Amino acid sequence: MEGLLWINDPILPIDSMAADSARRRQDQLTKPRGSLGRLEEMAIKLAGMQGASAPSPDPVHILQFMSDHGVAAEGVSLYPQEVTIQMMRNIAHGGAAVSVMAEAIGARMEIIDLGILTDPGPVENVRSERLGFGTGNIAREPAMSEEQLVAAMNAGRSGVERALSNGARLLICGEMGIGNTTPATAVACALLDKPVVDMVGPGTGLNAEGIDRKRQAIESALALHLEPGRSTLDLLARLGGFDIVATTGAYITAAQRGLPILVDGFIMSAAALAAVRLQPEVRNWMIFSHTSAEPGHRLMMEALDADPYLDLGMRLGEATGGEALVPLLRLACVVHQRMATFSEAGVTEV
Ligand SMILES: O=C(O)c1ccc[n+]([C@@H]2O[C@H](COP(=O)([O-])O)[C@@H](O)[C@H]2O)c1
Ligand SMILES: Cc1cc2nc[nH]c2cc1C
Repeated sequence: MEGLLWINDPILPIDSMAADSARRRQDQLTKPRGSLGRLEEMAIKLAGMQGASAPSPDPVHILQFMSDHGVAAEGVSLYPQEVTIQMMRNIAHGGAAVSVMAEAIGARMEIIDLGILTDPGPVENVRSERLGFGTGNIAREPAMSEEQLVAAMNAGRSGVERALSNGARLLICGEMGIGNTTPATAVACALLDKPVVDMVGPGTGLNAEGIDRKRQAIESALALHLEPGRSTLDLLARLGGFDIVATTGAYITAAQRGLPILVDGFIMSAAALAAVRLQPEVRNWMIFSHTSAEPGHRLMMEALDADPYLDLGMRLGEATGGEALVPLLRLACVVHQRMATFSEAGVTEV
């Protein structure tokens, strides 16, 4: 697709020498081998991705994508669509979970309006890259045009480029947009060839009746848009959202530029599936923060061969799962760097 030729540019390899040397160092530190469990793995993974003997998640950069989803008209969310713009202001003013956590962990966050329902005009701390007034209702029409798809992918790409120019060493993409668990579920079902009943869930808190309505909307979307031979990009344009598509572009770009990716919850994992489908080696650049309480997330993780670090019953989105893992990544890296080795400390090694 013209304007997206960069998707096929090579993905950087992981520095396996740096990862091997980090693994050897872990085995020389004053602890029974493997006893720090997956904290060891975190440091080794980051060392391989960063090609560094002193890996670090810092600076952490969050791209927070805001958008609306036409399929909300099918009654697929517990909350009304106006919550998206209200939460955008809340995030920008520092009152949302993502904002409080970003401040607490010292992460830089860029909030990007990709096309919420109403144009809010200039909002302090929000970058406007509006691609429309929400997407089309996927149960009845494609989510977006080819032009919008290209622009959304490129918005993700340029977000990563800005992150890199600010010195980012870890990327977290987040989202907020009422209704977006529906396109995320639709994209996952299409890419994984899973029945909707296995993937659909309550999102913001639907009851059984609401989940059934959501299942029907997704089944209508799949019946309308799923045809043999459709490309991943075509499926994204038909079933996705501006947030999911921008994140797909961001993930591929990060892997091309060597920037480690911390994948957040359900919606961001749908983007991860799409990015890995388009460029399988992007998977090497991904760390998975947590298992979302949205039930279908486990199927997505299985398909990505991912074993997320946290399982806290989180289902907020907004990059908050990624943020929650950052302190542990920091601890893992500090331990890796500062612990004494057996020989340094004069401790008997076996
Ligand atoms: O990322 C997740 O794991 C997650 C799971 C359920 C809901 N959400 C958030 O809730 C909103 C979507 O839920 P819904 O029910 O409106 O589709 C959206 O703003 C997401 O950030 C996020
Ligand atoms: C209040 C609220 C905040 C959110 N943040 C992400 N999704 C959300 C959905 C709602 C309803």
